[in-house]
Amino acid sequence: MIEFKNVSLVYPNGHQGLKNINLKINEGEFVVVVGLSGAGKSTLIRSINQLVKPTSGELYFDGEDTLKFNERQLRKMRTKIGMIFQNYNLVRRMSVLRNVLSGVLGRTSTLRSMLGLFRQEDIQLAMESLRRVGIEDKAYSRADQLSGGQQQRVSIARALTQKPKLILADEPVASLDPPTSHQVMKDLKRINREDKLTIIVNLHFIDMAMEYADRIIGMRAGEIVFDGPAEEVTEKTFEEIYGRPIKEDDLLGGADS
Ligand SMILES: Nc1ncnc2c1ncn2[C@@H]1O[C@H](COP(=O)(O)OP(=O)(O)OP(=O)(O)O)[C@@H](O)[C@H]1O
Repeated sequence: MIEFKNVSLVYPNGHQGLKNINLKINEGEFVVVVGLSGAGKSTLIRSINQLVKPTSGELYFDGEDTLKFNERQLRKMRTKIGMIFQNYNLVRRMSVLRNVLSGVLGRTSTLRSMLGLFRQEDIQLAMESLRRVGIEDKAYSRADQLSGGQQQRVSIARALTQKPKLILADEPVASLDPPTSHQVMKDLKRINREDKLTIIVNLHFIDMAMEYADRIIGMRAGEIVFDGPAEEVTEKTFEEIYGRPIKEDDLLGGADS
């Protein structure tokens, strides 16, 4: 469903964020991207929905080269891609339900959304999405009254309400404590399994990557230096990806299984 062909990205200051990436991601995969800070994980993920735009190569989403898209085509593509950020990106003063309903904006007219007139079926879908991440009882709370883990679940519910073909999660657990991080990763994994939804997650803890990934992509200095099934990954693989021995800080800990 996604294919990078010789994709490079040079930032305006001349820094090369991606170097000649060749990568295929198939429908239904749960892929974890790992690498040291600055390795290019966010750049890789964000180039898929063009929050950052590659400067050369071809990048296919469902068979179309998205680097040739105009604004309208880009907007349409983004409605099919749910995005989860480290800092949740919720509208803090709005209710949880209203935040989740912003996931349907791609399918709702501007007037309806300005007036807050959502269709009954969309409200049901939003409530169902909240139920799937275990926080339907929070629907009418203000977003900023929730804990970090609950806010991240709201952002997962918002992504689900988009009815996406793909979810990109950029360091979704970096602000959470170990038990909550495991819960959020379990939610993502369950959704991947139940909906056969393709999910790509950036993580910097190697134990989390090994526990949840089907496939691990290792990045260093803008290049893919490892790509393989999680079962094949050992400490040595990580040492090669990181270019140094593994340290305790590279592990989140708190594995509950
Ligand atoms: N807008 C930008 N302009 C210039 N350089 C940038 C820009 N955004 C990122 N970079 C640089 O590109 C490199 C890759 O950044 P990226 O955020 O993709 O790394 P990362 O692996 O996700 O690391 P982290 O976990 O720290 O976010 C880094 O050296 C970063 O400083």
